[in-house]
Amino acid sequence: MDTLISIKGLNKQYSGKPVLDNITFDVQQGQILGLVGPNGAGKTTCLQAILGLVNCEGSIDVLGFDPKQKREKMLTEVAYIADVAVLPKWLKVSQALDYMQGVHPKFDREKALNFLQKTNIPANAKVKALSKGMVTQLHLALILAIDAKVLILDEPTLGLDILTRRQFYTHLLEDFYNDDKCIIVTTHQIEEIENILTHVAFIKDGCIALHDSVDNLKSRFKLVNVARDKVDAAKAMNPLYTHSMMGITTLLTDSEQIPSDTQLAPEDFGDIATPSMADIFVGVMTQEATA
Ligand SMILES: Nc1ncnc2c1ncn2[C@@H]1O[C@H](COP(=O)(O)OP(=O)(O)OP(=O)(O)O)[C@@H](O)[C@H]1O
Repeated sequence: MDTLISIKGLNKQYSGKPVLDNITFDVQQGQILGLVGPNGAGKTTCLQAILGLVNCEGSIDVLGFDPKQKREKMLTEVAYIADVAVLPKWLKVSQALDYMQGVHPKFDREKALNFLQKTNIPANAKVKALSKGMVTQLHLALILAIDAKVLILDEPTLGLDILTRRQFYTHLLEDFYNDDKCIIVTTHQIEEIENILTHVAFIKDGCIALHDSVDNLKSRFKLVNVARDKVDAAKAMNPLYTHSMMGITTLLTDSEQIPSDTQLAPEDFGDIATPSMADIFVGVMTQEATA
């Protein structure tokens, strides 16, 4: 699989405060990477750097282009959905298609129209008359018609109801995604999209705290339900968090953090379950506080 995005040693400061701190990761063909972090962690700044919209130290390569030097060429193959406010309110749907046809060499109007036919968006409607969900669908129609290799999504479903959010990701998988492409998506709602992600990167205070494939994370981390009399012994496994409810204590363990001299393994303590990405996210984000 080819590497489509390569980021090395990315640093960015605002007013002397580090916002991105030595960010390094690659995204390969076929990957859907969830960039997940709390408010202010640096997600949007990282995406803006990939799009060549902010100056940073370090190197970024997107499809062989440096986004700062070759932004125009890069954007023939890279698409971006920020949030629903980006399309001008006065624009008609048909004018949005005209505009894209005029500026984008790869824009396929038929493809956009075919997608719009599946929605209830009228071609003569103005953006201001569309609901948030409809504007997001219009965005998606424009993106699908470009057939970009790299898609960058910054909280694309913010403010949409759950049905519209699910519909958005279904269309994304069915009408856009294939093994040749990659997607980076930031979200606060990882539990909703974790089943479509192939990889996750957790970002905390501008640093990548964890980056791996979903499959690896599922085998590396375990949720262990521990009986009360074994809780103290189980803490020798250095759990990322310990949560007690109704007499049952649940520990999140990371096989890479279990000390090598620990005699007992998670399976010696009780029932084991595979954590969700949201469980692991909470564990990684709160680890220092509970350590
Ligand atoms: N143009 C700017 N000028 C000054 N500070 C900025 C600017 N843009 C972002 N920041 C700061 O950089 C930090 C990271 O912001 P960023 O928007 O990248 O975070 P985020 O993870 O996307 O947050 P959220 O989830 O709330 O959207 C924040 O502390 C923010 O205040």
